[in-house]
Amino acid sequence: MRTPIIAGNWKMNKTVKEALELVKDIKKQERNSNVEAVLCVPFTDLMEVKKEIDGTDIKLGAQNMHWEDSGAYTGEISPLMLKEIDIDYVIIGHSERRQYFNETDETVNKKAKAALKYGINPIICVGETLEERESGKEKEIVERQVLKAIEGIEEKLLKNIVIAYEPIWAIGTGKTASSKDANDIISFIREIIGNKYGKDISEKIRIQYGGSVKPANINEIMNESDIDGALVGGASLKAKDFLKLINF
Ligand SMILES: O=C(CO)COP(=O)(O)O
Repeated sequence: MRTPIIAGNWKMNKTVKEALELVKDIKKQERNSNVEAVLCVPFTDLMEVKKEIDGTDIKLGAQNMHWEDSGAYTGEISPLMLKEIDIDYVIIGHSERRQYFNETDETVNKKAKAALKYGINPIICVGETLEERESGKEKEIVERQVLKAIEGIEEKLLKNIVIAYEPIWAIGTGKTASSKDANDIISFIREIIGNKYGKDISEKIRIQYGGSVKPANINEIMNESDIDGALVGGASLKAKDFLKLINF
């Protein structure tokens, strides 16, 4: 049985003060303890949010990192720095980073390996553009992204990764992939990992759906056979909505 994982990707939102208000609101309410709840917050919020969630079962994540431990990489944050804050997850290869910050399959792979080396679980994002979907290439694209991202990772570590299937055309647009379509791609991802690394591994890896997930569609999404959770943008910025997602 895979534990469902609902992760909020706050993106570039919430000052420290705003972050603490949101986390306090989330903490106040009852949460389904069978669901792993993760907050992926801006770097500047990590330390304070970490203190605020201390003693709860809420997990903490970053939204990006470099793959080197240290060096002349102005403006970057290393896995070593994140490890010291004791975060649990890091989002790698989000489509916004691929689109605006030249993230490639190769850098995604380096970052995923670096995260695992430090015991930080990578949430690896994959997904096709609208154009790719309309030309029927979504499986080809997603297969390439997934296999490249995990290439060369020690097999015993593969179970620690989470994959987020986020069709780009469904992000922040209000358009959701139908839960059947999302499940179809997610089962396909599990199948290609199974073919390459064995069923034992593919059955352990959790695969989320992301793209306009909200309280109104979470149940339908989570009812699908292969979808293990959600990576949520907009709806994770309000305590009330995020709690409804965790308590689906
Ligand atoms: O990009 C996303 C999560 O990483 C999805 O964002 P929205 O939930 O706002 O569509």
